[in-house]
Amino acid sequence: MSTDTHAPFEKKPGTPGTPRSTGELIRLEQVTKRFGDHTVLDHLDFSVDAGKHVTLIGPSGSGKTTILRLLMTLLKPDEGTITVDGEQLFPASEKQVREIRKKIGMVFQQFNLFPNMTVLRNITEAPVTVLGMSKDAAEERARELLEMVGLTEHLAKRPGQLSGGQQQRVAIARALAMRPQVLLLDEVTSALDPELVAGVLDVLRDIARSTDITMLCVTHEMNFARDISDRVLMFDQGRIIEAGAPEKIFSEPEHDRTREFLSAVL
Ligand SMILES: Nc1ncnc2c1ncn2[C@@H]1O[C@H](COP(=O)(O)OP(=O)(O)OP(=O)(O)O)[C@@H](O)[C@H]1O
Repeated sequence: MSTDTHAPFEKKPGTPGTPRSTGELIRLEQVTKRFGDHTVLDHLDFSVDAGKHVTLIGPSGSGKTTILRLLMTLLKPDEGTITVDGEQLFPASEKQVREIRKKIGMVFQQFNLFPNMTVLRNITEAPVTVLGMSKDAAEERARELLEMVGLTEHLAKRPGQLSGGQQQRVAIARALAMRPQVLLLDEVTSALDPELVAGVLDVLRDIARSTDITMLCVTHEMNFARDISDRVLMFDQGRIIEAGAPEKIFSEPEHDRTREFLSAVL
């Protein structure tokens, strides 16, 4: 075990800390997901390398959130294989799934905080109960994370006493407290009042810039996607129709559907 258990997340490579995986962290091969006779993901292939930030864009209903839900094992694929850090997710024993899930943090559109716990306890709960971290170490890490998301002075409050943007920043800190290798972000600003969106995105930009965490992000915030992404995947009807660096996708899209989508949202 690393001696650096207090670090809230890993800095860019070169900073001492828990060894992180390198190379490919997530791989989907020929993944198909159907709901009834509706094929939502259609023989999908893609991979995400450790430390990279990949953003999924595309029209509503094209299957983006379904991918994140598969990775969280909230859904099972009908066909194909999904591996995280070299471990196959389906089939896997409950114990294997628990171990893989520890590597994955997720932030949802809804914040899903525990309403009766303080902000601090929301962040320390899982590290103590799931990772077996001492309460003191978990609190120290939570305080560092709260500083990072700009909420130090709110640590004793209940979520209901915070704005939606503040609650979402707590949810981000809570996900990072488990020190996941990959952060899944599912339209994390969609439920927020417009004036609260920028604060949350700034926190995520900072995390993307200053840590080595891998990010897989579903967003309708195209400027944010352009800023943080190493690679953008354009989805349509359960398939990736175009993929590339953000400069290419946003400035010189090749596919008509990408052009149509971007002209509607930009
Ligand atoms: N549990 C479910 N049962 C039946 N259909 C579902 C279920 N979950 C998702 N779907 C359908 O699968 C399709 C893809 O949904 P998904 O949420 O992955 O799309 P999305 O690209 O993330 O869309 P959005 O941008 O609107 O969130 C949609 O047509 C949706 O209605």
